[in-house]
Amino acid sequence: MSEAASIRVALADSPALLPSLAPLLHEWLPRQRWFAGKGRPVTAFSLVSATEILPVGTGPVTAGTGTGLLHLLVRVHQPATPERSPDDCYQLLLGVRSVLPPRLAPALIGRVTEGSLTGRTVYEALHDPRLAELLLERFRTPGTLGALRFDRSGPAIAAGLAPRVLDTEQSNTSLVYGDAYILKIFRRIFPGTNPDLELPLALAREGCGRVPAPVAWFEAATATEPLTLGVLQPFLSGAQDGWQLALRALAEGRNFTEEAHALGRATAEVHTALAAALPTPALHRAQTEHLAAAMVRRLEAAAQAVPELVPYVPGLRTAFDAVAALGHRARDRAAQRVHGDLHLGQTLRAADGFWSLIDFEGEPASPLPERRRPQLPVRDIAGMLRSFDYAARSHRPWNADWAARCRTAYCEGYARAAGTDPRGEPELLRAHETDKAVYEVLYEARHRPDWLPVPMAAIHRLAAADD
Ligand SMILES: Nc1ncnc2c1ncn2[C@@H]1O[C@H](COP(=O)(O)OP(=O)(O)O)[C@@H](O)[C@H]1O
Ligand SMILES: O=P(O)(O)O[C@H]1O[C@H](CO)[C@@H](O[C@H]2O[C@H](CO)[C@@H](O)[C@H](O)[C@H]2O)[C@H](O)[C@H]1O
Repeated sequence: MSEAASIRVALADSPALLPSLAPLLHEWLPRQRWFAGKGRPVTAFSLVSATEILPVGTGPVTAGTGTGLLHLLVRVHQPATPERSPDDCYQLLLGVRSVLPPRLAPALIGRVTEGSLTGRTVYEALHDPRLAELLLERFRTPGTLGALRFDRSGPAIAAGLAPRVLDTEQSNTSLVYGDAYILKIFRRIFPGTNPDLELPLALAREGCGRVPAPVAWFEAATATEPLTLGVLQPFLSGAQDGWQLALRALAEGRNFTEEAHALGRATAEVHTALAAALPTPALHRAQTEHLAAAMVRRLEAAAQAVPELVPYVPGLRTAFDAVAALGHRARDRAAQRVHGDLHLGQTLRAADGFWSLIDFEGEPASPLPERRRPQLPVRDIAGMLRSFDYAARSHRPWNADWAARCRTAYCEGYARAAGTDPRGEPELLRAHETDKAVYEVLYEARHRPDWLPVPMAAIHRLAAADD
């Protein structure tokens, strides 16, 4: 991240900070769910930016030393691997106190024994309601603070809302304020605008109501492009996510076809709005071949990382070869911005049955420029079809027909709203489903090894489906 060097370091004695914090971060960071570098040693930390949102104070700890809030962007150095960069940048919000009250004990990171913060206790600030409220206050009054820039759009943000940290499995950390707003704090920070801000803003401009519109956000200023750090959106109170609803339907022996149809429609509406709001470059024949070649590369990299994939590589390749062959005889297609990691867990159904899509960040492991590249909409459709399969596979006994019925209903719902049936180009659909299943194998091997059999079952089927 070369441009990171140009971020202003906003804290006067920040060079002294790292020696204080590094020993604590060594212990704490690799244990966080959102830490993407698991399994590789951390060799060093370097500070990208440091901003005191509330002064932390330095020097001897006295009885009156209060609470500080420190915003850090920290680069974590690790040995490179073929598919991973050596150093990722993470966002940390640290509370600093001389004494941690017992109610905040679960948020403890550690007690500082060296450097400028010696004697102070450092903890996860987002779990401290007072500090979380302070963060919301920054959004209410936009402006610049050190390296940080706060912005908002639309009506005034309500004050005095009680914060709580969401305790779901997440790639980031989200806070809910009084059931009115949800603030997503991105953890792994990439150069450039995060699509989870860019796309919902574009959809809001286009009048698409399928995605909660950002009401505020904050970024780190750099000499080139801003780094998106967090987005505040309306909280869809009482909404239930599609994954939980699908699992419940399976457990109760119910079909999910009505929901799948409505989800197909919602996906099509979002695609139509994204195509209207942002560029739709033609995907020429040569680029179709590049698309197939990129899928082959991803397959090969995944097979290197997950040996279970190796026997399936020749079978899976036939799906990508079919797309490359399509390049010679098929028409040009329009690429466009898409969700990029669509699955049932990224959908929310309100009490009145209205479906929304969330989390436009794309696949968390891919570099940002790749995630922001226009793609074929079938990519999202394939993601959702894989998700029906995941739901059916994670239920005993496996109910293949349930997933097949969802698949039909979803494609029909999509076709009804978009005017194009994704099943009309089976080579593209199969290749994108295969590519997604390969991604899932890698994802599960890294994050949830117990789940690996779920995408591997799909790999087995897709490798044999030589159509
Ligand atoms: N606008 C919203 N209203 C209600 N719940 C939401 C909203 N946005 C996200 N959530 C909940 O927060 C969880 C995490 O959000 P998500 O954007 O998927 O985070 P991550 O990218 O960290 O995985 C979701 O599974 C969903 O249940
Ligand atoms: O929601 P995230 O952006 O963090 O997405 C990642 O994690 C997902 C799992 O939480 C993962 O999704 C896979 O598992 C889901 C069931 O838990 C299933 O519905 C999806 O179809 C499957 O891909 C996603 O791939 C990953 O990027």
